[in-house]
Amino acid sequence: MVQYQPPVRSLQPVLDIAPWLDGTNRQGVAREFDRICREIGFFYLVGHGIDTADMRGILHEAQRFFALPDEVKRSLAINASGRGYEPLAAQALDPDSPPDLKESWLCGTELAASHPYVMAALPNHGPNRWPEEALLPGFRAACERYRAQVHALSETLMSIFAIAADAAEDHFAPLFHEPMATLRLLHYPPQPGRVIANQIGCGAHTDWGCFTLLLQDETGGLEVQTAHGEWLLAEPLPGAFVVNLGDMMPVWTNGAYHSNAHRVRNRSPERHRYSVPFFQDLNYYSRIECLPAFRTPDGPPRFAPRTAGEHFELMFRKTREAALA
Ligand SMILES: O=C(O)CCC(=O)C(=O)O
Ligand SMILES: [Fe+2]
Repeated sequence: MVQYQPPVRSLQPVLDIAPWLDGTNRQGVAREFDRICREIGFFYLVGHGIDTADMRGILHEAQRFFALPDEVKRSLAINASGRGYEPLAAQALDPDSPPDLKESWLCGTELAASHPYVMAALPNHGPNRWPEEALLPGFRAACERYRAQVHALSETLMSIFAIAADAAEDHFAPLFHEPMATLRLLHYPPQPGRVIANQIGCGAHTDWGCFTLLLQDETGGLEVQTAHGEWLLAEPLPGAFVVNLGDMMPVWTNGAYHSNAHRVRNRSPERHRYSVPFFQDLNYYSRIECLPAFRTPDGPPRFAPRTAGEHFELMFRKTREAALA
């Protein structure tokens, strides 16, 4: 269990990818990306081309969703493929801490029941659990539109990473065929004064995939742990995403890039916090191992190769079982 102590310093790095998107300085963006990721696997992303109205729009959809009556939300309970609604305290992202004070709704690529991955009951593949259109008009369209935008942005980040790793820009594309990418809406109610010792909005954890593109509202409360163990506040920066690297990145880079632990505590006594992470992950069967550019001549890679699916299943089970314990 990580004992909660509020941080004193703030997260700093900002990556501006406008010179990548307009093609004026792709090498420069890749170099800056590499420099930041070797220091900390968390940064603010600006110049990303997604309209602030769309960013505000999806946070508004999150507010609308969580304002639905409890029985409606519970009727959309998370299914075997990991899609749908989870009430407060359904997950313990730090398995040694009390369950998280957040409610959440997850959706991913819509796959038909006849799809081979769904037939094989692979976790995180299958139909989504949308609320009735009449209950929340426009919600589904807004989520699908936003998911497509952040998905495209996550592909840009993979291309930047490929150039930073001395590979071809589309090097990773084959690993992302039918990816396990997931969009999550989150709601953290104001944290009551008295909760179980060390219970916070979202316990300390790392993310399990490649990149997470996180959109947070102005409430604040996200905290990031550096490789040296210090906790930093990742304060909301208007118009920016917070990007963090997931567990696949240290495997690819032999630990040169970090997958930092992070957590959330809504410290406001009256404000509700909403956030919308998009977890970019690979195809279930994609195998990850140390990239040639990051191999050291004097020893084996520090992390065992694994498939994205193996890692996802392990982490999914660990964090949900802990909440039931
Ligand atoms: O709500 C946030 O700011 C972060 C959420 C998060 O870290 C997660 O869902 O993995
Ligand atoms: Fe996370």
